[in-house]
Amino acid sequence: ALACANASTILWARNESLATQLQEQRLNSRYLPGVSLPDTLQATSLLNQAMAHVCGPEGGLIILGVPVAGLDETCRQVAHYLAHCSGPLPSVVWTCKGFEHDSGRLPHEIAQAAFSQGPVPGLGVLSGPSFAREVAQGLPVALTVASTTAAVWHAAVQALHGTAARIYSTTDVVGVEVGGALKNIIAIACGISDGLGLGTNARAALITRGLAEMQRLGVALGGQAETFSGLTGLGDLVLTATGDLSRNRQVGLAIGQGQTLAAILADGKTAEGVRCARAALALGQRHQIDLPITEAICQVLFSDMPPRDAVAHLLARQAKPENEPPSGAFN
Ligand SMILES: NC(=O)c1ccc[n+]([C@@H]2O[C@H](COP(=O)([O-])OP(=O)(O)OC[C@H]3O[C@@H](n4cnc5c(N)ncnc54)[C@H](O)[C@@H]3O)[C@@H](O)[C@H]2O)c1
Ligand SMILES: O=P(O)(O)OC[C@H](O)CO
Repeated sequence: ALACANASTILWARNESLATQLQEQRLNSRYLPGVSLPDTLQATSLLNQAMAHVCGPEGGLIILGVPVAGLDETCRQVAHYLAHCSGPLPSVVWTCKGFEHDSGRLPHEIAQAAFSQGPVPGLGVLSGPSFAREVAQGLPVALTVASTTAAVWHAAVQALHGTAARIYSTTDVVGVEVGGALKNIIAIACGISDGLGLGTNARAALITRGLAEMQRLGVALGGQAETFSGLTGLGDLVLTATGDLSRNRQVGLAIGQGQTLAAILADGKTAEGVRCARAALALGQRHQIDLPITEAICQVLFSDMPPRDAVAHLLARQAKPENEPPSGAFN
């Protein structure tokens, strides 16, 4: 999308043969089959070459499009080259959505730690409802960049805003990141529900109560309540829970149709909701936040609970007011 908008763009792929295919054939057969890439896009497997592109006198924007599991390592590699930048430091944003599976860290906590030893660039997260395939096709998309550094908003808006993309900004990094992490888990739940044939009422209930779950956890972790009704909360939740391009929804659909998790994940596709559901539940327990849908998903994914038992368990929970009581976080 950047290269189509005539921004000078270089894509770093760690896999050399993929970088060669991108550069020479203008194709990405593994990740975006059928999409023809613009001639203006450069590609390389050499990070020093990509970093030279954004370390010149004009600075630039680095978008880290790796899963949460690769963010720490990727930030540390980038940090190494930033130390040799001759121009202004480029801004760094990431697209990943999830919690680190063992520590429960949010992406901004991973990035801050990884960049703490050298020059610290402006950091932020780019999130919102955005299937990569549709973005690559040039279809309209609205995203939010969250950062406490205004230079990061400006860099993201300058590079991405206009033509097909509309870019909003916020300082609520935690709210944006928790929305991105939780929507993947709820999308698995909606996929399971649809795979079981439980109907559109059930799906709407899961989306709505999933949003309540997301907001409870997000506010407890320091996010702002209103962020969860925005693009990176409700917007991305609706997309991922209902759009069949979602890999998280696809995992749920396959489980609902009787496949095992091991068989579903054998294709190697990234489904961040699977990777971070246990970390989300642990965070909820640590902050005394009730996450019943996340808990049900963990039972189905990791404890062999039959999906229909999980549904029965959710329905049998004690009746309660729909909205949070003002004082109690735990209900
Ligand atoms: N694909 C989408 O539609 C989309 C849209 C918005 C946000 N996201 C989020 O962005 C993140 C990346 O998603 P994706 O679909 O591009 O993932 P992906 O699994 O397709 O991987 C993207 C790239 O990261 C590389 N990578 C994977 N693990 C790595 C590691 N440990 N170190 C370095 N590189 C690594 C892969 O080789 C690949 O080139 C995820 O958290 C996802 O939730 C994805
Ligand atoms: O394919 P998914 O489920 O990882 O979703 C992709 C994006 O996060 C949608 O905004």
